[in-house]
Amino acid sequence: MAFRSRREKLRSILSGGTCVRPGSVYDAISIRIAEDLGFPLGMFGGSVASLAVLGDPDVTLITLTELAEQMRRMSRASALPVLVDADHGYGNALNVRRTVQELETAGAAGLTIEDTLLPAAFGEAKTQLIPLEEGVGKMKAALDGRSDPSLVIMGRTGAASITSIEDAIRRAVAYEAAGVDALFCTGIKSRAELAAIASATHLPLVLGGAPEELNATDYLESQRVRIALQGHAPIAAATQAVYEVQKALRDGTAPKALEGLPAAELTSGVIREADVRARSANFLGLKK
Ligand SMILES: O=C([O-])CC(=O)C(=O)O
Ligand SMILES: [Mg+2]
Repeated sequence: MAFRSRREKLRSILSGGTCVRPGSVYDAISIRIAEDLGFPLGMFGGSVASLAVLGDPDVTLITLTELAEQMRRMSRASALPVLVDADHGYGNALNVRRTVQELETAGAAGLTIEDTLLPAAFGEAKTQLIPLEEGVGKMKAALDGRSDPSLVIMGRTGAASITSIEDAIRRAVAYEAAGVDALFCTGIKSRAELAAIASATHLPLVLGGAPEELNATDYLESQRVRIALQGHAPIAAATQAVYEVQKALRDGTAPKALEGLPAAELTSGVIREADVRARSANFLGLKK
């Protein structure tokens, strides 16, 4: 299978002894830049998917089809392994199974399924969780939906900051027992909380946003954290760059006088110009 080596790279990160920081990717350009800079892994967050595809905040308006299509575009553009935030799996456990099938064929190296109640319930300002039993059903359905056994399925819970650390541990233990490949925890607030989850479980851990005291890579490694996210600054920086250039043009700056444009080599690398030239020579009878 064409995507297997990407999945095996993610598996070797999870089974290794180091903690990696993935590049935040959301489209064909951002994944190629992350790959060229040497990131070992891309993280495709639900928030950046919503932003890149819809221009919307992270409120679960994006559809599975849109998410999978964006993943497919990235898989075509780059061989960088990508971990996809598949939110709640776009419905109940049966939808979760379908979500896994779609993201597998779209080339994801791994995906996370979380136990958050999504979309948000009527009249509820605070994030809620689905019952643990329903979460376990979703993890089992996710595993059942995979046809390439190398696809990585992660169970994710944000219980630490929604209910309690004890609930987060119960959920992590139950998802581990259901057979997921790794546990993705968000909302962990301290070293004590991380140590409690690490000692109650055996699987590799992945951390979402974490406070200052959880930044030291060697400490994270000692607690089996193999992937630690570092937010989604690239799409924020891209928004600022587009704003600056459009504003300058609107204000009358001549296109040649614009600041902040990429050097020719950067663009030529992103568009894989050398490859396209070689193909044009081989297939279109053009000069290299
Ligand atoms: O997965 C991540 O990077 C964090 C998250 O939930 C999102 O950005 O939607
Ligand atoms: Mg998300």
